[in-house]
Amino acid sequence: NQTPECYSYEDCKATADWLLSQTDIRPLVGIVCGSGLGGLANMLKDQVVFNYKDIPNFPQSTVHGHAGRLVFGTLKGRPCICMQGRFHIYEGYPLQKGVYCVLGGPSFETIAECRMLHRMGADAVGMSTVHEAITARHCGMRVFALSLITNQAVMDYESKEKANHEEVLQTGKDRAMQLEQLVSTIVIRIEHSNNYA
Ligand SMILES: O=P(O)(O)O[C@H]1O[C@H](CO)[C@@H](O)[C@H]1O
Ligand SMILES: Nc1nc2[nH]cnc2c(=O)[nH]1
Repeated sequence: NQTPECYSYEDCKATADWLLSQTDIRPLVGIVCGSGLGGLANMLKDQVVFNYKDIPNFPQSTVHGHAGRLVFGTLKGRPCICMQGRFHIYEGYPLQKGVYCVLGGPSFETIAECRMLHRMGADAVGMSTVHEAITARHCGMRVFALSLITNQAVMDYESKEKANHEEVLQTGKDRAMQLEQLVSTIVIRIEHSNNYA
């Protein structure tokens, strides 16, 4: 069995760009259909269907009863996308999540600290965000936190790399447009869902 890969941002973008080029449908809602529930996708009208195996950088369904198809279409007139088949950790797929660990800063972690945090289950380390989230929750706000991963933690004593603020600023610059797009889209959707609450 081939071990499923972790997909990079560039891989996911290539997948998204490919899908966007294959259909004009721009889904408002995404539905992940589990065992026995793939029939929901058959309710979609004006379907555009892709087998997972034909989508670049896409995992494959291995579970009995999961068709392994991505179905675009409309449900009650609203553009939707259904995954006929999902992916599980038990299939060997890594969780697409990360544990963000916060330290006080302002210094970056030593190699020993990075190794320790990694062993403890941390995937990313920062010196902000958590404090803000805790304070905001304390004030009763709903919180959506977003962190740009700007640099690789240095784990190897032989490495010549060192975490540094210049790299952090450069990655921030490189991703600024995407972040601006993402955050403004999220803001629009928050207003939209509040209007309909
Ligand atoms: O400045 P922010 O956006 O918090 O981002 C990060 O950049 C600095 C480290 O390079 C730290 O301040 C860290 O929190
Ligand atoms: N603690 C910590 N915060 C960061 N913020 C941006 N990069 C880093 C990093 O490598 N470590």
